[in-house]
Amino acid sequence: MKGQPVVIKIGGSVLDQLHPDFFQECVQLRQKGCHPVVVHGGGPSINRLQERLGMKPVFREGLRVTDDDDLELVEMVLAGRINKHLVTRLEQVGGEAVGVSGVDRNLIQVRKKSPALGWVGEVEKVNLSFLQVLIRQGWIPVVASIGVDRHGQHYNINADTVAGALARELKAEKMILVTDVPGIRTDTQKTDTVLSHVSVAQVENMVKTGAIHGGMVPKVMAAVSGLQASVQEVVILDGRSPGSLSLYSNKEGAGTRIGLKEEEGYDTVSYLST
Ligand SMILES: Nc1ncnc2c1ncn2[C@@H]1O[C@H](COP(=O)(O)OP(=O)(O)O)[C@@H](O)[C@H]1O
Ligand SMILES: CC(=O)N[C@@H](CCC(=O)OP(=O)(O)O)C(=O)O
Repeated sequence: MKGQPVVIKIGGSVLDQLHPDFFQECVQLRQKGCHPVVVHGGGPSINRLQERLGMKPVFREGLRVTDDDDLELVEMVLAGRINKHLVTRLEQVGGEAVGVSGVDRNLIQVRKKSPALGWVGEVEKVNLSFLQVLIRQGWIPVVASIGVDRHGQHYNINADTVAGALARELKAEKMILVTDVPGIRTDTQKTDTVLSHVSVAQVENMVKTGAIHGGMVPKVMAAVSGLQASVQEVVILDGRSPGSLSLYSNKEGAGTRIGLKEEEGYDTVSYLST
């Protein structure tokens, strides 16, 4: 396949606040010879719907405890409303987008992660050839983080985890995690302490000390698992900023880059304007 696949994960936190040029920049990656593969979350929208229906979102270690009723909402929100919204936004700027969930063509095959979490899946296998068919057509796959097991049961999967799994399978060199903060902060109480580069060892340490917590944990875990395979660089960046996607490749200040080796990581704190 000509051109490098680039996995771009759009977090639910930023979906309503994406910069107006974001989708155009996604499509422009195609013109630069890359193949964007979009994965999306939607945690806050699921929370809102649960609350409207009098249900209480429950999380364990950052993952939503998902019973039958929760799964129904998760699928409606992720594979329905949000997936189709993103397809429309890409189509409006000339991207030929195809929305799928991990259930379509058994794209993401899973097993149950743990009984305590209910219908939360752990990725076992990815139907790479299906994804490649879409990419070869020049289409932009937009993937909702729902998986399926061998018995046909559907599961909820963390979207960062799905992005990591697809990046590994596609042998992508780059994975971009788009969220609502400018990158990894050394101190989440302060807004001006964003790391420009960080190594795997450093992020692992920050998770241990609690400097990285909540929704940032699955992101850095997905980054580490991608980097241990083919991925050479993971960038966590702010989807609210102008030019976030087009700037990431060559500009300081466009988010936090996570690199595998110590020598590729720097402990410099850059005081980015936020
Ligand atoms: N060290 C950190 N640096 C930046 N953000 C952090 C850090 N630790 C925790 N966070 C939190 O992680 C959040 C991003 O995760 P999440 O809300 O799940 O986003 P998304 O929906 O984009 O996946 C940030 O808004 C922030 O509150
Ligand atoms: C198992 C699990 O927790 N799944 C997530 C899937 C959506 C997601 O990951 O959304 P964000 O990217 O906005 O966090 C959830 O139910 O919220």
